[in-house]
Parts: sequence; C-alpha cells; structure tokens
Amino acid sequence: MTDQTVADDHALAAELAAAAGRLLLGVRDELGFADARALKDTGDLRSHEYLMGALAERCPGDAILSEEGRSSVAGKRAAGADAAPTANTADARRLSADRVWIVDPLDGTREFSEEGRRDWAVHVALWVRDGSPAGRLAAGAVALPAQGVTLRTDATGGASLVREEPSGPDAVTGGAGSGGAGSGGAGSGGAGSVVAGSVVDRRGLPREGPLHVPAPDAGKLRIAVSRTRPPEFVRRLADAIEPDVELVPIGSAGAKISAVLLGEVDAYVHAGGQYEWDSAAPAAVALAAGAHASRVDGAALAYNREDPRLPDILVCHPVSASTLLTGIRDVSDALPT
Ligand SMILES: Nc1ncnc2c1ncn2[C@@H]1O[C@H](COP(=O)(O)O)[C@@H](OP(=O)(O)O)[C@H]1O
Ligand SMILES: [Mg+2]
Repeated sequence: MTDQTVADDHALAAELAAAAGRLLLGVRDELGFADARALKDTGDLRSHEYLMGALAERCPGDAILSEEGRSSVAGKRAAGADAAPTANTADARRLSADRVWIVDPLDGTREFSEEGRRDWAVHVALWVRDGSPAGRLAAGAVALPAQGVTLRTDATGGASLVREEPSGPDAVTGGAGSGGAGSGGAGSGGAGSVVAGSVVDRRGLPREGPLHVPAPDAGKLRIAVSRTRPPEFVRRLADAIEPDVELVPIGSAGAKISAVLLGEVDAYVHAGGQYEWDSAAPAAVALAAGAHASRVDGAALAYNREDPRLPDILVCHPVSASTLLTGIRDVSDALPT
C-alpha cells in the first residue's frame, strides 16, 4: 500500500464522517423533534445509506461493518419501518478481508432525537489486517456535527481536531443553526456557560489543530458515563478511588471519548454492553491522541471479530489508567467477558 493510500484513508474517514454529520443536521432540520422515533430511524437509515454508498464507490474492494447493516441490530427498529437497511459485507468475507470499515452512522441516536442536545456523533474507522493476530485500527474519525467539529487520525500517526464550516449563525453554540444548544446536558453548570453534551465554555472553543489528550488536574477526576446505562459498579468506583470523582452523564460513546480528548472530562468508563462500531473510530482517534484505551480489565480492544460485541471500554490519560484499572478491578464483582 502506498503512503498516498494510507494518507487518503485518514482523510477519507474524516471527509465521510463530516459529510454524514451534515446530512444528519439536515434531517433534524427537515423532520423537527415532534416524532422522536421517526427522527431516529430516518437519521440512522439515511446516514447509513450515505456511508455505505460512499464507501462502496470510493473503496470498492473493502469490507464494511456498520451498525445499521446488522440484521440483529436493525431488528430493533419499530415495526413498520419498511426500508430495510442495506446489508453489510457478509461475515465470511469481512472476516477474511484485509481492510474493513467499521461504521456507526449515528452514535447517540437518543440524543440526536432530543432538541438541543449536541452529544451525538458519526463514527468511521478503518481496521486493517497487519500480520498480527488481532489486526489494528489504521484510521478513524468522529464527527460531532452539532458541536461543529471532527476529531480524526492523521497520516503522521497523531490526531487532530478539525472545525467544520458553520451550518448556521452559530453552529457551535447552536444559536439558530441545526446544532442547537439547549437546556440540560452533561455536567450542566451555570446557565449560559455550559452546553448540552459538553462542558465547553461557549467562549472557550477547542482549538483546531493537533489533538493530545490532556492530563487531569491533580486530586480530581471527571468520569463520563452513559446517561441511560452507566456501569453498575461506577458509583462504587467513584467512592473507592483516591481522587475526588465527578460522574458526568453524556450521550454517545463517540461524544464521551471526544470529551476526554478535548479535556472536558478525564475518563470514559463503560461496561455492560456495546458493539465494535460504538468504539472503533473514537478508540482509533484516542490512541492516536496519546490516550489509554482498553477493555476495563486492561486487555487490548480488538476489532473485526466474528462476534461484534465489545461490551466495555476505558479511555483516559495514561497517567490515570492504573488508578482506574485497579479501582475497577477492586469494585467490580465479575469483569465482563
Ligand atoms: N448495555 C448496552 N448494550 C448495547 N449497546 C449499548 C449499551 N450501552 C450503550 N450502548 C450503545 O453505546 C452507544 C453509546 O451509548 P450511551 O449513550 O448510553 O453511552 C449507543 O449507541 P447507538 O446510539 O449507536 O445505539 C448505545 O446503543
Ligand atoms: Mg453507537
């Protein structure tokens, strides 16, 4: 594979994630928020179909694993959603392919359907067979369309933050654009200083350019957790470890891992269920940005497996990894398998 091809994979992941994100902002504008079910289903399906089409056109030889292409997952759709999602590459071919795009067309579907929330994402990752038993994530991009940014891997081996063109008068704070800042959200603090799904000050936007995971402040750890399905042990973990812990509920695995990389929180802990597409792209960016990313027992994250379940993850600055891994081991009765 040429260097040009390698560089193109990073650029392509970022381009497609951002384009799917713009499409999703358009779906929000078009449908509004009155029918959450319709908004979720339409967003999932249109983003999936766009990404499947774009990848088929741009990388015709590559295999694809997309959330919305899994019949088992697609089965969660409300009865009557007649437009069946395009199928993924057959498992037999995906499992012997050298290059597999692992895609979550809309991560944080629930938050996407809630007006004002910005904690939802598009994930595009590339897994490659590199001679090692597990292969590796070679490129990844996480678009946060309502926050106006994409986090991506670079051909240099690092990661960077790209700001998207504003889609309205103020796409980041969501003044009148599709993004829409709103009430509530992760770590909500003083009105006007915190936006939903983020703890970024409205004036203190993350800077465009190279992305390096920031170290936590001494004595304090902000841990992002699922709004709806936080690990059962996380409260015990918060009580057990030395630094003061603040649990910060945020939607979407991609938005939570992005929040770690942007310094809005210090760690993301999840257990109890998830799939490869929920973490592949954000894990690729996190590792490239110098973060620790592993299973909650410290094992390496592995992708393009026959069974795409990947139920738990820890992402943090490397300096916090041993505290969190030891703490999780001490408070969790049985680590997930
Ligand atoms: N226990 C569980 N089982 C299966 N998937 C889970 C899960 N907990 C979280 N997820 C998935 O992980 C993503 C982030 O979840 P959360 O916002 O709760 O942290 C969501 O992806 P989707 O929005 O793509 O479905 C969600 O479905
Ligand atoms: Mg997801």
